[in-house]
Amino acid sequence: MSDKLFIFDTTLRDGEQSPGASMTKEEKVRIAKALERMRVDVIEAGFPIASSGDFESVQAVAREIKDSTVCGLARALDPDIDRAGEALKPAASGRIHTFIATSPIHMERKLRMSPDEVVKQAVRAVERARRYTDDVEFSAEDAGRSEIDFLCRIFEAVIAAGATTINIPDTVGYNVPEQFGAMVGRAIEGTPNADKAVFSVHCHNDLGLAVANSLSAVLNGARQVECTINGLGERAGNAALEEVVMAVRTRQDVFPCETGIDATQIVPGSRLVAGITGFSVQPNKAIVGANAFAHESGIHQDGVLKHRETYEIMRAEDVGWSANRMVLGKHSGRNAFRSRLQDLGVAFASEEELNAAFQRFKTLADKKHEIYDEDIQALVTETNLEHSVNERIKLVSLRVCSETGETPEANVTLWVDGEEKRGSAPGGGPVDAALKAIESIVDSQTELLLYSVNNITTGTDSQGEVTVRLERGGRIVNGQGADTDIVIASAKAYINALNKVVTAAERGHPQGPEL
Ligand SMILES: CC(=O)SCCNC(=O)CCNC(=O)[C@H](O)C(C)(C)COP(=O)(O)OP(=O)(O)OC[C@H]1O[C@@H](n2cnc3c(N)ncnc32)[C@H](O)[C@@H]1OP(=O)(O)O
Ligand SMILES: CC(C)C(=O)C(=O)O
Ligand SMILES: [Mg+2]
Repeated sequence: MSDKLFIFDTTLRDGEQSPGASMTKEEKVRIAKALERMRVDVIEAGFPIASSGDFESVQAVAREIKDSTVCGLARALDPDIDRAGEALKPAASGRIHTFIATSPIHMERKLRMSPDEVVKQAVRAVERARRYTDDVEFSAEDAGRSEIDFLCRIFEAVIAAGATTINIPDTVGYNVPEQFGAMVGRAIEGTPNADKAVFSVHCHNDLGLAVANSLSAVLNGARQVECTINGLGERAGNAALEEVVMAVRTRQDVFPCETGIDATQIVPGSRLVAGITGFSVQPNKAIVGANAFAHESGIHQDGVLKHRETYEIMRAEDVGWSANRMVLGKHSGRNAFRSRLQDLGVAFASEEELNAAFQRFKTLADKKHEIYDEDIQALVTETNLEHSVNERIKLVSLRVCSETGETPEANVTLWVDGEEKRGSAPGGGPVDAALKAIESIVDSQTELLLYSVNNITTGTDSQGEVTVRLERGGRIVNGQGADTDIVIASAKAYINALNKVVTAAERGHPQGPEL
């Protein structure tokens, strides 16, 4: 019988360490629920000592998630561990993940501790974590540049102290597959009582080798892989969950283990994470990129039509793309729409949310001949966003005049706290004019850090999906909007971000902040 390969998702912790990818508590809970539907074994929800927001997010995820283990990260320090233990109290199944660096460079230059002190502190941390839970993971940070004998020594000590998972991170993405796999194999062989723990890996993608290194480790005995949706994470990111899962599943002739992942939830999960973080997925990204199952060239199309496996090693439907070619358009009804959402693995919290999405679908169908899966996912994201933020500002109408040789001019009407307000402004281009017209009304005092437009599908009637990132008082929020008119999509994204800024500020001022 094949072994179980545990999937430990760290999108909400290491993924959030991507500059600009910070998420609100509500967004983290939504992603955690998607991960639970995907049947991820462990969800690392955050680093509770990092901030009260992170503590509350881990606590909220711990409260909501029943079928996956919820994990909190802690340095090998008593206050970190106590904070993680506290945040995880509501969890049906909670894990404390404690770590300390073991490479010479980190011990000498960063921690300024001797190897003996590091072992002592690691043991103390694991023992303390065991006061809160039987499920304790220990990570040797920068294991990829650590000495193997020292790793075996510290692993033996923390297993004796009660660690049940031993993680070997390639923290700086320095390793190459053959060498990393051999290292993991040697660590397992050289650690007394290694059979009392699950060995895990956590690979970074600095050389583009995170997935390859993780898979090589699996071939050498690792039975947990730490990864993130879309490969999000510190610097160049972590191993991509979707790639690890599908490699193991597709090459069962190579891997002696199986994951428990429901792969049909992968594409919806990927879309959700991309929408919330504003980190869009490149079209040629394996598994979840828009082109991952698309065939453009004639010889390939001919082959696929004759026999799909000539050019496809996986089925699009197996990872959550809709294989159903039933066209959705303006004549489609609620049942077809609901059924397509089910195929796409999209769940709504209420009938009201479904109806809101259906209304958006009908409006879009009036403008666009054919509605693709990506369009539906975009409008679902928009519906969810509307329900998750307090909408004090709403777009009523937008008119932009743009003519060769003339300065574009925008006129906008907004509802602000139930009152209709109008504004106008010139701009460097139509989008600039539209955003300035909005600002002429709200004067938000925010700074625009990022503006990006993504074509959701092909064709000139495609929807543009816009992400904007705003900063006010050190708080950074992302806003998204989609429309067949990219100026309107931009205004929607900007207003979505402004509502988040307001919602965030309201937490500090219950009467509502000035706009
Ligand atoms: C590889 C990784 O991904 S590790 C996780 C990285 N993630 C993060 O750092 C995000 C959250 N971090 C934070 O919010 C902050 O860094 C905090 C709250 C954890 C700590 O903040 P501060 O107390 O201000 O410390 P600061 O970040 O400046 O420095 C880190 C300190 O922790 C020490 N440290 C680092 N790792 C560990 C560890 N695993 N165990 C014990 N101490 C550690 C460092 O040596 C340094 O100690 P020093 O202040 O005595 O020099
Ligand atoms: C905290 C650890 C596991 C980490 O993120 C790393 O080493 O990259
Ligand atoms: Mg990491």
